[in-house]
Amino acid sequence: MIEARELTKRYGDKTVVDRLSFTVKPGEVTGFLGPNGAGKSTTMRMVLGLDAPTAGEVHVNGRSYAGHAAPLHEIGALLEAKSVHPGRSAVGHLTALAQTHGIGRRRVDEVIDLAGLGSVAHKRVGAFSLGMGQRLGIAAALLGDPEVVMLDEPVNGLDPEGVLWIRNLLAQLAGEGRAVLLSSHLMSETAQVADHLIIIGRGRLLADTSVADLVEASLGGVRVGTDEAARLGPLLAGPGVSVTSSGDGELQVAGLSAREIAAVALRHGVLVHELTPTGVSLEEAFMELTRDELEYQSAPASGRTER
Ligand SMILES: Nc1ncnc2c1ncn2[C@@H]1O[C@H](COP(=O)(O)OP(=O)(O)OP(=O)(O)O)[C@@H](O)[C@H]1O
Repeated sequence: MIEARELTKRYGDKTVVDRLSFTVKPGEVTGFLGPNGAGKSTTMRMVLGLDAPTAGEVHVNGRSYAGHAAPLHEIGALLEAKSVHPGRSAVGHLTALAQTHGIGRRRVDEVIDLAGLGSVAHKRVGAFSLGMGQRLGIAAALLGDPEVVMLDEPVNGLDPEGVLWIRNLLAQLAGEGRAVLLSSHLMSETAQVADHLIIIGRGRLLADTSVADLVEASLGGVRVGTDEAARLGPLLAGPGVSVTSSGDGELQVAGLSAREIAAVALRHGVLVHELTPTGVSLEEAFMELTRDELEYQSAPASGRTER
């Protein structure tokens, strides 16, 4: 289990992680989502004691990372930056790591098999492809048979077979009762494997929700086609209703049924030529959540009316 309480990191006057509280529970895959620069890697580095929090705290299995005598048995992590000696073989690298914790050679062979690295176990790590490097990183993370597994963007650069392998592995690890935290900036990919989502933007918690709840919340909405979008939009807007102008002569309305929209349009004499119930994709739900929290924002592609 990972428990963050009011976790905060400031660099100079910039707050990169802002009073973040969350729990990563055993038996679940928790997706850690946020746009680039949201503070995911910084948070994960604080979990591992690689960065000190400016305020707040984060515990792994009840105590800080540094408070564990044999941390590899508590949490296995794959962070983006790799620190593997290129001249070493996969076996050599894992054996050296195993020795720091008195882990035997048998476990090294087990994780090599688990990661599908059997055929390249004695090859120089420097000659590994990106996918093989990721597999080696995951083998290293699992070496201590940890209760918590934390992976930063593990599918980055992997081919479809590698992505599927990681998905199955994560589900298996959670099925064994481990707490799994997986960071990504891709909602659709994460939703396929995660049970729970922690979404952050500019270091702040935006959502802490099950995938099922988010799917339910993102259902619904009506696409409205009209030549008088600019007039109809404000007429529809109200408490609990959001109206987005998604293009020329088109509105996306959430919080009103097609029938209610038709009634408003009729009352005000606005001609409507399309009323299509739609569901937003999880990707859209994610973009909606993080829209105001992007560190690098591009110019909006469409206008928006909301009240
Ligand atoms: N050592 C540092 N000194 C100053 N600023 C830093 C430092 N490390 C990270 N930052 C800043 O903190 C912010 C969050 O970075 P972080 O890498 O944690 O985000 P992220 O969510 O992992 O993003 P990405 O998906 O791009 O990896 C960024 O604005 C980054 O520039």
